[in-house]
Parts: sequence; C-alpha cells; structure tokens
Amino acid sequence: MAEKNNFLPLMLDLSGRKIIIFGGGSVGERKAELFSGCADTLVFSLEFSQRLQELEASGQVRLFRVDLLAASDSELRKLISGAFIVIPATSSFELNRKITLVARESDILINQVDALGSVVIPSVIKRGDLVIGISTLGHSPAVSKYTRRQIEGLITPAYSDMIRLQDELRTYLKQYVAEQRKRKELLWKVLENEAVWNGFSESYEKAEERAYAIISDCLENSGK
Ligand SMILES: C[C@@]1(CC(=O)O)c2cc3[nH]c(cc4nc(cc5[nH]c(cc(n2)[C@H]1CCC(=O)O)[C@@](C)(CC(=O)O)[C@@H]5CCC(=O)O)C(CC(=O)O)=C4CCC(=O)O)c(CCC(=O)O)c3CC(=O)O
Ligand SMILES: NC(=O)C1=CN([C@@H]2O[C@H](COP(=O)(O)OP(=O)(O)OC[C@H]3O[C@@H](n4cnc5c(N)ncnc54)[C@H](O)[C@@H]3O)[C@@H](O)[C@H]2O)C=CC1
Repeated sequence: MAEKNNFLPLMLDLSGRKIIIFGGGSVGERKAELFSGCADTLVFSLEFSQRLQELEASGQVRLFRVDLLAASDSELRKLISGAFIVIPATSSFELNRKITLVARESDILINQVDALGSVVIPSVIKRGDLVIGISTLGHSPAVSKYTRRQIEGLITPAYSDMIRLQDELRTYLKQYVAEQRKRKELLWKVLENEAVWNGFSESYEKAEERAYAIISDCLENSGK
C-alpha cells in the first residue's frame, strides 16, 4: 500500500513515454485527455466513449478493442510491456486489481483510479509556462478540483507576462551582474513591485520599462 507522506509533485517530461490506460469510460477518457497532449497514449477497452473515438480520429490516442477478462497474466504482461505508467480504469474492481498486480510485478508505475496507487494524478492548472498540480493524496479528489477552480481565479494573464519578463531580466542580469545574490535581489525587487504588475495591463513594454528603471536605480545606488 502506498505510504501517503512519500509523495512529491514532480514535473515529468513524458515525451516518448508510453501511457497505457485500461477502460475507455469517463475516467479512462479523462486520463487520456490529460496524457494525450504529452505522451504516447494507448487505451485498451471493450467499448470507448465518444470523446475517445474523436481523440483517436485526430491521432491523439490509440484505441485497442479487447475483452480484458479473457486476457491471461502473460497476455496482460505483453500489453503493458514498455509502459511508463499503467492506469487500470475499467468498471471491474477485480479486473483493475489483476492488472495492478501484473504491472507491479513488472515494476511499472501504476495510477490506480479506485485506490491510492504509486502515481496519483493531480488537478492541473496550466497557464502558459505556469503549471500547478494539486492533490489531497487520495483523500478528496473533489477538494483538489475545488481548489483548482479557486486558484484559477487568482492566476491573471499578467502571471504569464511576469514569467516572460523575469526570464528576459535573468538573461540580461547574467551579462552585467556577476554576483548571483545581487541578481536574485534585483529580480525580486521587480517581482514585488506593484507598478510593474500594473504596467502589464497597459502593455508588456510599459512593465518592462518600469522593471529596467528599477534595476538601473538599484545598480547606480549600489555603485555609490
Ligand atoms: C486517488 C485518485 C486516483 C486517480 O484517479 O488518480 C482518485 C480516486 C477517485 N476519485 C473519485 C471520484 C472523483 N474524482 C474526481 C475528480 C478527479 N479525480 C482526480 C484524481 C484522483 N481521483 C486521485 C486522487 C487525487 C487527489 O489526491 O486529490 C483528479 C484530481 C485528477 C484526474 O484524475 O483527472 C480529478 C479532478 C480533475 C480536475 O477537474 O481538477 C471527482 C470530481 C468530479 O469528477 O467532479 C470525483 C467525484 C467526487 C468524489 O467522489 O470525490 C473516486 C470515487 C469513485 C467512486 O465513488 O466510486 C476515486 C476512487 C476512490 O478514492 O475510491
Ligand atoms: N479516479 C477517479 O477520478 C474516479 C474513479 N472512479 C472509479 O473508476 C472506475 C471506472 O469508472 P468509469 O470510467 O466511470 O466507468 P465506465 O463504466 O464509464 O467505464 C468502464 C470502462 O471499462 C471497460 N471495461 C469493463 N470491463 C471490461 C473488460 N472486461 N475488458 C475491457 N474493458 C472493460 C468498459 O468498456 C468501459 O469503457 C470505476 O470503477 C470507479 O471505481 C470513478 C469515478 C472517478
């Protein structure tokens, strides 16, 4: 059984990784939606939701019709070979358990949808380059979803602009300020400056101008 306090919200590069989902219903569909944008996503099931069929038609997932109850352990092992994560999401608890055991023997990560597996899928907020994952470690997925909606309301478009500006300033400062501690101090002066944040509502250039003014004032004063 997974130990709850050993989980970490890591950001993984899933390019080229194989994600295998068993069950093409509402849960399998939601998982396929999430993974199809960044990994090779395969779904094995008796039936497939309308949305999964659309995802297949647009080449975002691969669907394989199969009665998994009839599959032996060695056939299941073949189906999951090379998978990075296996997601048993059929409507049969027993079948999900059987797939879980085979995946565990093959030392493959498992996202269990009817218990706490070795991988827990968080609620995800993606706003440009800002990515936030939220989990209650299985206690209440509804609270994860609720928290996602609360935080989404706080993330204005200015956050993406500030990420772009901080990225630009970091490159600029690395050329002119040798000391990392000083660069960090300057970046935070810009990050915590209300006038820069307000500048984005006028234009990116307005905020950028204010940011460079802050930096040159600081550098002049520290040079004195
Ligand atoms: C353990 C986990 C395993 C996993 O699936 O990864 C799990 C398990 C279960 N979920 C259940 C139910 C619901 N799950 C949701 C929604 C989400 N579930 C997600 C993750 C997780 N769900 C993992 C823990 C996440 C964490 O740590 O918080 C999210 C965050 C990510 C995703 O999967 O996409 C996604 C929100 C995405 C978003 O919109 O932000 C809703 C809400 C809704 O759909 O409106 C409901 C109905 C309300 C309720 O019942 O809570 C049930 C009971 C089924 C039953 O009663 O039979 C189980 C099984 C059980 O716990 O027994
Ligand atoms: N993690 C989560 O967020 C949630 C998890 N659940 C759990 O997830 C499970 C799946 O839920 P839903 O997707 O709503 O069920 P569903 O009934 O919508 O889909 C089940 C899928 O499993 C397939 N299936 C069933 N028996 C099969 C077999 N022998 N061979 C191949 N495919 C088979 C069906 O064809 C169908 O596509 C439920 O049992 C429930 O315990 C339910 C709600 C939310």
